[in-house]
Amino acid sequence: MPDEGLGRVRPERNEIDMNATTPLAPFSTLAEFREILAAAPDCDQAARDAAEARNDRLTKPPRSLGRLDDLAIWLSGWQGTPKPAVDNPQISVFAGNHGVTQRGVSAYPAEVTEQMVLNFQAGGAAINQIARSVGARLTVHAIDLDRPTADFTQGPAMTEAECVAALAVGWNALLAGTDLLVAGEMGIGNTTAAAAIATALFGGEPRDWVGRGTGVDESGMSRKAEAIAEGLAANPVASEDPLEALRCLGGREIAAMAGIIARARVERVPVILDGFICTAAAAVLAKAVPGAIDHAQAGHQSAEAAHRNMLLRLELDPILTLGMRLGEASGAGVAIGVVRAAAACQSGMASFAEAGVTG
Ligand SMILES: Cc1cc2ncn([C@H]3O[C@H](COP(=O)(O)O)[C@@H](O)[C@H]3O)c2cc1C
Ligand SMILES: O=C(O)c1cccnc1
Repeated sequence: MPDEGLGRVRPERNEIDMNATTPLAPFSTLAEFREILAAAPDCDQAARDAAEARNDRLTKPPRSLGRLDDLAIWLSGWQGTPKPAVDNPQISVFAGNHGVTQRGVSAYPAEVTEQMVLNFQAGGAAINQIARSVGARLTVHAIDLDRPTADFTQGPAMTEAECVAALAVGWNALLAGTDLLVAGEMGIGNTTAAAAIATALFGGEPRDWVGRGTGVDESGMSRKAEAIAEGLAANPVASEDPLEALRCLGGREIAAMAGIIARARVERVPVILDGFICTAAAAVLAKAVPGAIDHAQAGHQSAEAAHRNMLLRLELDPILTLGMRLGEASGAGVAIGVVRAAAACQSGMASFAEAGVTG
């Protein structure tokens, strides 16, 4: 990874795709995408069983590493080995623009999305520093930033072709050799899109799912809830089909996160989810296909108010709770260090027999 000597690490230039065109993918409709996801193999149960047996023999009271033991066994199942490793973690950040920003739903203007992509490129964002600190390869994918999605209060945010193209950007972004994947996002207005998806998937009132995002005040919260109510009324199909919720209410970066998380499921690559928007992308998959996010752990619980509720609905237990509310894959990026420690203990510790310790 190039280092500018300023303590900054930027992604390789050719990994910043400022104007992605439709890449090839094995699906050309949402129905085909769902079928491929539904056919994904489960984890390697034999490797998981072997990992549990190995874990019980390591020089510690049984399960005394708590969540680390759980993470190690989970990793083992998806990596297909009782000795898992986090040698080659990948962080991919997807960026998209949202038509719903014209409803005054963010504390920042839409042009910040592209400006932040340039900041990622220059190595100046939080995620650049976090990726470096955990030794992760960072890729950034700006998806049609000059073509915001349609304002979902007026009709579907995306056509099926647009949604499929964004899914394909994510699908094709998984790098060979990645042993742990983190997906994240940049898109001004996307806490409103994610809250709209959550309302469609889980029900309840828009108010239950909106939060302050980049820091809107009470009237901003009301504008978010109103936009979501109008979006649900304008897109009735969104409440009936999870992938339609993604298409009608989501955005390109949310679809791309869903695409790479799905690809990881098919390739049996373990995933750490980031905050509110990333979890909404995962929720679409979980609702579309049972078991679709069995390969994923929640990296953290965001300070975005409704994230806790979304994690509860998905039966996900966050690894960290640090009061973060940034996105960009930042919370999940930090959690890579925890997951790596879990893998190191599972794979590197001596057994009672090896160490001559009385068990
Ligand atoms: C400078 C800046 C950097 C960011 N990095 C992530 N986000 C986060 O904030 C946005 C969502 O919040 P909302 O729905 O309120 O617009 C997303 O881009 C998300 O990634 C940022 C936001 C800003 C302003
Ligand atoms: O939870 C997140 O990831 C989040 C929260 C607020 C703004 N952007 C991202």
